[in-house]
Amino acid sequence: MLKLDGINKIFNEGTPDEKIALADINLHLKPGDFVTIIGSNGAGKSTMMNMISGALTPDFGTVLIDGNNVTGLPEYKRSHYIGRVFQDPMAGTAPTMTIEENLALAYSRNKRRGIRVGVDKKRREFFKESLAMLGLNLESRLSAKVGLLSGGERQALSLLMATFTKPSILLLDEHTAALDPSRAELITRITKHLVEKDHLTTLMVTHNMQQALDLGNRLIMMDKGQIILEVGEDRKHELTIPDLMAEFERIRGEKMNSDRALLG
Ligand SMILES: Nc1ncnc2c1ncn2[C@@H]1O[C@H](COP(=O)(O)OP(=O)(O)OP(=O)(O)O)[C@@H](O)[C@H]1O
Repeated sequence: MLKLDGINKIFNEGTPDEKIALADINLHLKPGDFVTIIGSNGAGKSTMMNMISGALTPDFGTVLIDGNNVTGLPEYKRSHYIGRVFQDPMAGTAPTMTIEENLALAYSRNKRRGIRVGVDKKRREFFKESLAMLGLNLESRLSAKVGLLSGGERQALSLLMATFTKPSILLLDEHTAALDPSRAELITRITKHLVEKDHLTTLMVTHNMQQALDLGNRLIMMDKGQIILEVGEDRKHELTIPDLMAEFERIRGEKMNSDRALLG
């Protein structure tokens, strides 16, 4: 489903600002895997997500999605494989367009056809049914401008737009981090529901260690551009936050340095 093979990325190579962002990343996801990713600041989590989405190209290594080598494909040419939700609720939707227009745009983009914003009756019913699943009554506000929605509502809409065409890979990049706790919990619940409903293969970056333990069937920990710990289904649900901290200390020989992780 997703295979990262020997991925390396160095920024500003050969300059005083050189930064090894990813150092030989190997990761293989089976269909339906839901992997949570934790790691200290600057560990390479977002860079890895950007390699998968095509926003960045690796210096070495290959990215395979559904068995296709997409390493050299730009972002727009692999967008039909990928659904992505960012931390910023404003990032995934167009504020001056209506809810229906946003959904129509996401629908046609991911269907590999040209962008068509027109909506027939059948499509509208599908949008309404999909929106109703969110439990936010957005299905009765199809013609409302998205800019009028709250951050949580927009993030729920982004999540729906990223998932309703069943992408091969769903990338969630700290998508609950900018929300207040009750909204974050709502978005977490909706995420779980949408991912389970369609068995979506998912990668989720989070600084909230409890969330990383609670969600998904696998967990990886990154540090300094490497995957330093992988936890599978068998162990994941018995682990605690202190266990994860202790694992980091055992592997790295120093305490984990991430205030956000500790607070989370
Ligand atoms: N475009 C870039 N140019 C130069 N350096 C970069 C660039 N993007 C990322 N980096 C550096 O690469 C390293 C990995 O960054 P990345 O954003 O992937 O980390 P992260 O794990 O997502 O961190 P955080 O949790 O703080 O968001 C960092 O040291 C960062 O400063």
